[in-house]
Amino acid sequence: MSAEVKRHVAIDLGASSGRVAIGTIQDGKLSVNVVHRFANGGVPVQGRLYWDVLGLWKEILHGLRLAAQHGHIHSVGVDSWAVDYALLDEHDLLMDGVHHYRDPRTGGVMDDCLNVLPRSAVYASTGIQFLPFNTVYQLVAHERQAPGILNRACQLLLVPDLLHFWLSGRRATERTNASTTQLYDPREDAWSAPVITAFGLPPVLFPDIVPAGTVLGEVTPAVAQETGLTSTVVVAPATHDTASAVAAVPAVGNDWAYLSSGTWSLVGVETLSPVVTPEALQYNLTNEAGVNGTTRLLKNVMGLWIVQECRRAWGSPDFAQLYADAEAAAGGPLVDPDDGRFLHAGLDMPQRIQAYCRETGQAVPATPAEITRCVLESLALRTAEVLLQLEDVTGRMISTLHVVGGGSQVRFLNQLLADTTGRRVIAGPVEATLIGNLLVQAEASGSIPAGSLRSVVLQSEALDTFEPTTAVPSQRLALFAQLGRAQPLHS
Ligand SMILES: C[C@H](O)[C@H](O)[C@@H](O)C(=O)CO
Repeated sequence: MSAEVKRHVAIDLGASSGRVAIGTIQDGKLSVNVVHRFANGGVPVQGRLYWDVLGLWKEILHGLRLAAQHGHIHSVGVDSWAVDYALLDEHDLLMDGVHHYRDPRTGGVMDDCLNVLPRSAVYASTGIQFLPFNTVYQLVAHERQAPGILNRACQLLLVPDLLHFWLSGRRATERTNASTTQLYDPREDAWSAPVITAFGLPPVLFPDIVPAGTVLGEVTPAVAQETGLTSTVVVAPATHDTASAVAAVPAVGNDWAYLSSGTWSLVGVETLSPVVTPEALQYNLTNEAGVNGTTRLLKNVMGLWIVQECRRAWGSPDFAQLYADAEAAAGGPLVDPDDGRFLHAGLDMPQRIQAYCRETGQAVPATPAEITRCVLESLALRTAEVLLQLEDVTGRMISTLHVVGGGSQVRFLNQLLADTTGRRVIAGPVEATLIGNLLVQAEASGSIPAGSLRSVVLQSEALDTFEPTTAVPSQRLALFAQLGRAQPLHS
């Protein structure tokens, strides 16, 4: 490799695993070398659910040590899931564990908050979908659990911001993730004073907001010593993993939507500005910040989490086999994947699906294959519904659905998506999050021309196309639309 080719390192933290990867650009193409993979997941303690941030930090240091052995690393940046945060005291010490957004502590909190400041006012200020685990409701829950903690805290840092602080010593919140908190006003590009005031949150907690691509500073001497990195800068990528994934969608034109498919199914389009209209509120669509001033107008659909949790209950059979068996199984029963009962962790996930089918008068899927098929068909139908909502609020016609992320490897789901939505599905890249993270760093460091992220992805990645073959009967769409939505996670 020639001396001037820069090495960038992406630290990509997902809900069930993390990766450290080196990216380099040569002849307009990105090469990715994953140097370290590790497991992640919730840690249950006394009825609460936490993330093991210290364990993640240890894995990150190990990954950086391995990366440093490949030669000089120009930059490093972290992305992760959204909404979760750490509180730091006046000595920069962690004041509590980092709670997992699936921690049941937020039960009922969102409804209480919306009695104080109505939905319409929260939405007008933030444009963010109502999800019970948004940072704002987690903070109110935290204060209820540990009265006074918010006033004792000096700083709130979202998970990637905490890791950037430990890497560089700089405290800041990167905008794409800040937007997911429901505490950020996209039109002002600032924390939302009305929301912060209404819920009694101390404004001093919230750090400066910086855009993706900001150079935060060099790695600290302690990190340099621990890892062998020298003169490496920490660059904030799009720290919300979904924003990184969307940045790497290999799309051209304007008639496409994306599905970032993994633990969550994030279904959306990219817009030039937030769409904060009564219709968007009615559909509970969210306006999260994207890279380079774009907006990610999308909806969270529960995603493959439901299958992951069932698989845990079934003793972790091979995923590929489970999906192959699902393809061969009889389909039929459907669930609303966004029913609130599917949000929380639990080894009774298969029984929750069966109970849903029983309650709605459908056949009850019995085997792992039948249950998995039920979830995949339901996810495809929910995706179809959301695409119609997106077309409705934007006035756009969506002819192509780009499926990126780990879930894009599930060929059976890709075909179901094509058939159910009636749209062409283009699958890949699988590593969209890592790629988006690396390309934002590359853009900030001058390794690629500004605004060329998607063309680099198109040059670098092989994609798979799935055309709609068997149209899904309209009765099936109607049946899905009529399913009981007794406990919606969001409406
Ligand atoms: C809570 C989820 O993490 C979040 O809404 C989703 O956007 C995500 O980050 C998936 O990784």
